[in-house]
Amino acid sequence: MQAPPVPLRLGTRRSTLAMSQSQLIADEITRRTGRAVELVEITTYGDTSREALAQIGGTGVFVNALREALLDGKIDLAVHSLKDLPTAPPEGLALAAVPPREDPRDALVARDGLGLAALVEECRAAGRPARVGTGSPRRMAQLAAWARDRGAPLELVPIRGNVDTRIGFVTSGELDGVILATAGLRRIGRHTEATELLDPDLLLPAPGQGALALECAAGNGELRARLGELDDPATRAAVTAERALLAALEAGCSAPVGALAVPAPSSAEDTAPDAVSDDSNDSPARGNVSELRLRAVVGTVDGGSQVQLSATGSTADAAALGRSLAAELLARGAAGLMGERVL
Ligand SMILES: NCc1[nH]cc(CCC(=O)O)c1CC(=O)O
Repeated sequence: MQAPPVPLRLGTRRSTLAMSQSQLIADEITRRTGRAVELVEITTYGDTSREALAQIGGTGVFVNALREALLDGKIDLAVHSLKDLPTAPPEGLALAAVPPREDPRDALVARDGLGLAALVEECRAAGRPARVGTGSPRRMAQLAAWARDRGAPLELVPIRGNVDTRIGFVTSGELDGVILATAGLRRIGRHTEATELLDPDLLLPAPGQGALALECAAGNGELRARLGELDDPATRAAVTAERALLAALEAGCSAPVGALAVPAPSSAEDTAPDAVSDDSNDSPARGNVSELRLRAVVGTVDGGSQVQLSATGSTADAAALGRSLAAELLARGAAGLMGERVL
């Protein structure tokens, strides 16, 4: 089909991260289709509010303005961080593509090149707790649980702000370290500043972390088809499982819920839900394309209690896998743990 000569309008937030990931996708669309793409800046409530994100309350504070611009026809497509997207499908819009996922892990950016364990031990020797910044209830819950388990002195300091601001707390010496998504660091070219990429056994990422979502008007069939070329079925299946779990827990993007789906190890024999085991084959390259292993955790922000489970299921019905693991978590008291979050 002949492409119209006008450039596609890609709506984006103004932050460095949003601009970087929008430009990456714009370049990819142009490379594949020859179609020019122009970035259109849209300001969102999440960009202007100085409130803690969790206090704004709703999910999707970053995405609503972009969605309105799509529905109003002011832009043709939007690129979102998938982990910021509410799980409810929006009226009139389509999730046209989920491109290949970046590294889903969280990263520690700490002073003096230190990893988490070394940082905590060094501070302990100095007779004080390590001060690590994160405003995410999910990260707080799991890091606090990790610290409790090993009797490690760790003080979690609630912070927010863009990547520059957050890394700035470490550079200034105000904090010993901060936690950020590795994917975000990579997309703005600052991944070399990470001092440890945290193993999902220690810190399960947010559902959808590291993945992008390309959204356009549901009625724009031609654009949907073109954008669909950027879709990665393996990533889409993984994030479908993670988000189905989040939806079934009735939790939002600021809830203390971690989840990660990866292709199941090829040797896996059992397909039934099981308790969490300590094998950690997270390499998609070695995985079985027909099965997914989904791990999830729900915990209190103080790290006092958490439920962590995993299950393996068919990639073809990733949503069912997410829903069944959510049911298992709820049966083990997950709802009560989420309700206890103190913000
Ligand atoms: N909560 C904000 C947000 N949304 C997406 C990313 C990073 C990129 C991604 O996960 O795809 C970040 C920053 C962070 O958590 O450090």
